[in-house]
Amino acid sequence: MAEPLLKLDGVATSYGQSQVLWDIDLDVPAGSAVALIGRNGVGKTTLLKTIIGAQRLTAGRMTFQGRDVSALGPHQRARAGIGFVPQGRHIFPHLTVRENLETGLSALAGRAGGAGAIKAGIPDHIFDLFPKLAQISNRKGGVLSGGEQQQLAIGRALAGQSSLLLLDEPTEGIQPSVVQQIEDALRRVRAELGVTVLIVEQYLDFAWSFADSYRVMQRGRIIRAGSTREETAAEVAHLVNI
Ligand SMILES: Nc1ncnc2c1ncn2[C@@H]1O[C@H](COP(=O)(O)OP(=O)(O)OP(=O)(O)O)[C@@H](O)[C@H]1O
Repeated sequence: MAEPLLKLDGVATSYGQSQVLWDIDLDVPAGSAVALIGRNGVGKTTLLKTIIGAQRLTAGRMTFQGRDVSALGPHQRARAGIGFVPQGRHIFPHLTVRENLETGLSALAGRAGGAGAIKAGIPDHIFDLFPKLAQISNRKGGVLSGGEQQQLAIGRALAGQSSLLLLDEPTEGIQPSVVQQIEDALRRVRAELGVTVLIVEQYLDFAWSFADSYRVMQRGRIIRAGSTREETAAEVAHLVNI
């Protein structure tokens, strides 16, 4: 079998003395979409932070594209192609939409062909995916709606030419009509850009509609994994709902 794009073996992490993740094994195959689900506080966000390098591994090993990246910091992992859309989106409020997107280009610095790509600016496919961003490119990030900010945060992560996109609760606080637009855009990100997606999502209908497989977290561990095509969300919901 082909090596997964992302692979975690026995990964743990702590906040100071307080251990939050234990013995995480996770394979994310290239081209797949994996949903990470679980109740509040079980460690989903911490797992994403560990993957992007914002949290140090205290045990285990992480490989990305077959290379051991366990010891690399966040900038190096971003440069390797790991893009992150944080919970709450973290748009720069005083920068315009265009300037926010340009900050995503920094992940290209130091990559082969990176200087040319930075000079070329924001790739057209980002505006093809999110036409709204082109219309509001001079507007300040702070005045955008939740849905516009989410599109901007995804566009910014894609500007760094990520091959893996991590999203932390992209549907949170977004109206249903916009959730559908985001799902459509993420489908195109997979199909047209070949980007692999790992998504933390509380909204199970969205997770099931979008992802191929799921992992359930409980108290800092992955306790169950399966296919969203072979099981229904209802069969798993008791592990996730409070
Ligand atoms: N910066 C931090 N310092 C110390 N403890 C933290 C920190 N961030 C999170 N925690 C703790 O780590 C545990 C896991 O939190 P985490 O945010 O990863 O969970 P989550 O599953 O993403 O929850 P939610 O759905 O509420 O975002 C919780 O007990 C939380 O209180």
